[in-house]
Amino acid sequence: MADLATKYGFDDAQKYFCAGSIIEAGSDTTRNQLNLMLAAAAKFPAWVATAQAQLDAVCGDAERLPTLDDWDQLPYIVAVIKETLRWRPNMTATGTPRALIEDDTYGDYKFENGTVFSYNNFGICHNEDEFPRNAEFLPERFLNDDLQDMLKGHLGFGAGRRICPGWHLGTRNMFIAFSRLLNCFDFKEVPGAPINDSEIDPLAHDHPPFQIGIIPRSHKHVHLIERECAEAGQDV
Ligand code: HEM
Repeated sequence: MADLATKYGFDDAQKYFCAGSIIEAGSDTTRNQLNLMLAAAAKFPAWVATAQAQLDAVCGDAERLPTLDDWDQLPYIVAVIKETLRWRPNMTATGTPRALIEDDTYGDYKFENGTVFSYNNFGICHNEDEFPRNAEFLPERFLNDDLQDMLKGHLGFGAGRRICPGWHLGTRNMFIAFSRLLNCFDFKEVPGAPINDSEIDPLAHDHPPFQIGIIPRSHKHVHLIERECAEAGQDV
């Protein structure tokens, strides 16, 4: 990025803006998508058991954590990523707006330069004809020939020329976080505090967006976590 800044003659403010944009665009989005996956795990535990069966087949009974090298062996986790992006598109329910830079027409309609367009992101991703039982979290719906096309079947990374340029990194970040959490923990709603998955605030920074019970799957998983943390040089 430093090379590009030099090439295009950016001043300091422009450099900071670019660096800040990448940090902001790449961190909060992933954090929020992770929250949504956890909410789905607590509310629809059936799919979690399927994910854990596949994780156990690949990583053994708490023998190791999944890594990026396991991507091809964990298609269900890839489907979970896509279903998370479909079920609750975290950026905007009404898509990312675009403005015309010149007058345009569509059929008999005429639009002036500056007209703003957007799309019904939530409505498209919850179209019952395309996504039966659309309100439910069903990763199975993505276990098809397009599974590895991470941009197909949802609009979680936006659309068109300005689609998220960080989608490749974003999906890999989600793969590591999702697969490791699902490998080690079960998730439950807290009695008396049901998760309202229609109103999970993506901008909640000063308080948890919902309450959730996170329970290690077994003593072996606790030992695995402790071992991994020790290896990473951290205290648990
Ligand atoms: C779960 C992860 C992520 C999600 C859900 C996500 C989602 C989005 C969405 C919906 C947009 C708007 C696209 C549009 O206008 O059509 C966007 C833009 C952007 N994203 Fe991401 N993103 C993620 C991760 C990342 C990462 C890891 C990076 C970089 C390290 C990144 C960098 C950007 C940038 C720079 C833009 C602005 C692009 C532009 O306006 O031309 N994103 N992202």
